[in-house]
Amino acid sequence: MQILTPHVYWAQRHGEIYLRVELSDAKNLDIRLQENNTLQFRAQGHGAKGDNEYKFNLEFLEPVRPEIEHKSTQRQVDIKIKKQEERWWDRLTLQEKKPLFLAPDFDRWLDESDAEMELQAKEEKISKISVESRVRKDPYLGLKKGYLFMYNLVQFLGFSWIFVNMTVRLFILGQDSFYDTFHTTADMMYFCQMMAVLEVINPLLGLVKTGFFPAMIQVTGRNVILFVIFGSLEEMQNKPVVFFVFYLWSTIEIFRYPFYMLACIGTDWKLLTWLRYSLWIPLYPLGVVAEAVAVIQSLPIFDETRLFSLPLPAVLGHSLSFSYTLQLYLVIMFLGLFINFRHLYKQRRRRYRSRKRKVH
Ligand SMILES: CCCCCCCCCCCCC/C=C/C(=O)SCCNC(=O)CCNC(=O)[C@H](O)C(C)(C)COP(=O)(O)OP(=O)(O)OC[C@H]1O[C@@H](n2cnc3c(N)ncnc32)[C@H](O)[C@@H]1OP(=O)(O)O
Repeated sequence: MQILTPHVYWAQRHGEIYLRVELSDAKNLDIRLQENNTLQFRAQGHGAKGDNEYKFNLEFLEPVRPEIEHKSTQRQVDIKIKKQEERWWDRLTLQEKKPLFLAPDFDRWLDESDAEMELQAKEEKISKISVESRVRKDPYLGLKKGYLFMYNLVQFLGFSWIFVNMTVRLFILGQDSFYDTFHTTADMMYFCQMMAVLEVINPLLGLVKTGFFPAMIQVTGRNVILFVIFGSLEEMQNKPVVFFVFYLWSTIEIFRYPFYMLACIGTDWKLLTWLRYSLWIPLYPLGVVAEAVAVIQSLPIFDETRLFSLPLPAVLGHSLSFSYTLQLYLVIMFLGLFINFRHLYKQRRRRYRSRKRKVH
């Protein structure tokens, strides 16, 4: 009996190799992995050259696992081999020149990005099932969602009121509106920012997946500006910087809270999601710069009024001005900006995982 080579078709996924050997009614199959990472195939069957013994060897590009699954049908032999490491191969064999008997299996063929998408879809399906099973177990889920929805709604209404009020006043009064932003909107801002303390408590109670520290930095950072700089210094209250700080805060929040509201009812509006995960890129640095300006403007006022100054023993002088604490705070502010910027960048990437298409 002559020994011949069958036609072999191949395709891959990140973790597996699929081979289809064109051999019908194959018998006496001998498929094994040799020590040099070479698959040895030998069988009798009906191939391109009729009934014969067919064999081939394939030395793989990268290590594969020794367990080989195979199934012989009336039409073909299907072989599945697991890769040692889950990664995309540039080709099947170690030798660069493709053996003549080997060709892509276009029924199974996917390029890397399509295979990634397939993998991701599988992972998403699994995580959805696990979330659903967890969800079913939580008897207070409705209550939690209801509370979060109401919280987000109240914040949305509060910040919308501030935003609309400031915008209308800006259109009617122009730059003059800058000077009394505080007197017209501070009460609502106090209310919203006091409520925002719940954003630090919510992750602690496990109600949302937000990190505790980013929320803490955000809420503390804003409340220092609102209550300590603007709230306690009347001299600051009619400065234009109040306008910029309040406008930047409210611009992001009129998108962030409705995004959360939709998340509570399991809905996603693409444009809103994009705005939630993109607007912070210009707004956050601008917000921190506006806050830094407010802090810097307040330094001479604290020096003059001695408000919150720390009494010192007579030998060390009269008292330590609060402006020193604020100068230290200025440094912490930019550190806080860095931490939250990184956090928001990660959240954005999590949402929009980029997939590079590679050509083979
Ligand atoms: C230790 C303290 C030190 C203090 C030091 C202070 C230093 C201060 C320096 C910094 C100063 C900052 C001052 C602020 C300035 C400004 O705000 S400028 C204007 C622009 N600002 C922004 O863009 C920031 C807006 N804020 C935020 O985005 C958040 O507050 C955040 C905490 C910074 C990040 O949000 P996070 O919740 O982590 O991300 P998300 O992806 O949105 O949410 C994660 C998941 O959780 C769900 N979720 C979160 N909250 C809710 C909610 N209220 N209701 C329902 N669901 C919620 C959300 O849906 C996500 O779920 P999944 O989609 O399923 O993942």
